[in-house]
Amino acid sequence: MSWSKTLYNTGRSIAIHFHPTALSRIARTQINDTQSVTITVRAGFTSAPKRKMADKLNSEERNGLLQPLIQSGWKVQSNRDAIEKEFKFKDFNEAFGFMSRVALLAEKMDHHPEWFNVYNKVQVTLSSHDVNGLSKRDIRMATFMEKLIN
Ligand SMILES: C[C@H](O)[C@H](O)[C@H]1CNC2=NC(N)=NC(=O)C2=N1
Repeated sequence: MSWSKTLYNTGRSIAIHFHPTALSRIARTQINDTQSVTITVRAGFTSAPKRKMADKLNSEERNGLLQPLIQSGWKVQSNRDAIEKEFKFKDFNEAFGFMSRVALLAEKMDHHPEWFNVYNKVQVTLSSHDVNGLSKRDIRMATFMEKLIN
């Protein structure tokens, strides 16, 4: 029986309890006064999902995924596993509009660019600090920036 079936078929109150240690979530469905069902879902709520070293681009991904960005003017830094590009806009308003849109994605991804803005220019460096190098998150963010300006 799926969750939603359980919820809709009973038409009774449903309580979801979070265990204090947040190790498990217990949903208790009161079907009637004499019958109850307890479902335990183990979903590892103890901490935010950990990003692994495996997240770092391997050489295959590096060749494939970086290629289109290099074509668009991104450069791999010589002293660091990071990519950079300078964006130039008509004026500050355009530059800041771009930064605002990127900022919304950055918050959603919990992945933030290093950047520097003067008037109509935005210098961007992308790298994943937790893996000390480039990850797919940087590819996604750079690709999003390209979509915004194109
Ligand atoms: C605590 C928080 O999840 C981390 O500090 C996030 C925030 N933004 C981030 N941004 C980038 N570029 N790399 C990270 O490793 C990173 N980690």
